[in-house]
Amino acid sequence: MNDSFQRFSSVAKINRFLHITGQRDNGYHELQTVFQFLDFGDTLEFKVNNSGTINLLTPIAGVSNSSNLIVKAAKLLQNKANCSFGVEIKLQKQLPMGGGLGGGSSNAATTLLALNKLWKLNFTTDQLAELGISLGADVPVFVRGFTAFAEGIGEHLTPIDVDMPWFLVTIPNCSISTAEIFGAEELPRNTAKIDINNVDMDSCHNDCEKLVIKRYPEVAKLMSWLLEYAPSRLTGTGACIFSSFNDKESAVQVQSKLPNGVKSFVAKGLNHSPILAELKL
Ligand SMILES: C[C@@](CO)(OP(=O)(O)O)[C@H](O)COP(=O)(O)OP(=O)(O)OC[C@H]1O[C@@H](n2ccc(N)nc2=O)[C@H](O)[C@@H]1O
Ligand SMILES: Nc1ncnc2c1ncn2[C@@H]1O[C@H](COP(=O)(O)OP(=O)(O)O)[C@@H](O)[C@H]1O
Repeated sequence: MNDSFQRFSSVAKINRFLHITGQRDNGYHELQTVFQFLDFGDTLEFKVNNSGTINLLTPIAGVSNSSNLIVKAAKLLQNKANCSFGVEIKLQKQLPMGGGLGGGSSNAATTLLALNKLWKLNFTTDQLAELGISLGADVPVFVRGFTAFAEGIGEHLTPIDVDMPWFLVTIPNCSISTAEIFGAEELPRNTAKIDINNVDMDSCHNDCEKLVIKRYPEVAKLMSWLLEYAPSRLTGTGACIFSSFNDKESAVQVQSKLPNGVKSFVAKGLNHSPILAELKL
């Protein structure tokens, strides 16, 4: 057993667009979206133990360890495999919570993938993705690690290669609940389905954007500022906005002009999550 901590990345995703094409009887929404990874995110470190305890050494303020998706993912895997190993976990959080960057889902997926390797469980990617969906709709895409066109409630994933712009991601000073946005009566729910072979990012949109802009003045203000400089769109159900640039320098330049107090980062869009390579090491 390796008795030092081993480090794995847990990157962000953006939804390059998010179309809501219907709603199921159980209230869940039918979506079409492209998930793209960014080369920016959290880091998780794992040290396996023999005692069977699962211990997150770096709690997140406002999230109890028992409801932290990292701990939930580790326990789920341990139970499923009837595994006697435990683990000490450290998290370095960089991603805002409730920002539409999928930080919680990404942390859960990294935990499943890393512990599958470190506990030598040999679950297949399909099995881990299946386990992951019980933790959150976005966990499977992070488990699979490829940029994907998603349909259904986000679980039918087809790999797709998309352009890899540089993004300025801005973080409005508010957290938006996914359930709140999906629960809103005025949310559009009937965008026509598009064909995966004919995806034009520019003519796509985010169906949550108008509603979020209406309800959250912080997002409205920032969006209109950013649109003066670059094409900009909401990710997921918000609150973060990504603005696209051809090169890093242009993104950094606009970042340097942001109104005082607006948090942000610059990152490149990827077609594969870095964790795929890390798992092979
Ligand atoms: C729509 C996306 C796009 O990435 O939004 P973001 O959360 O990233 O902003 C996600 O798929 C969200 O996934 P996730 O945040 O894991 O959602 P969950 O916890 O599974 O669901 C939160 C709540 O949102 C609603 N929900 C979620 C997904 C979906 N396709 N239809 C829904 O109606 C349900 O009411 C559910 O109780
Ligand atoms: N490890 C975790 N990282 C982030 N959020 C977590 C984690 N565990 C549980 N959560 C909960 O999940 C919620 C959604 O977080 P996150 O996935 O980062 O947002 P989003 O889906 O909007 O990108 C948070 O508000 C938090 O209460």
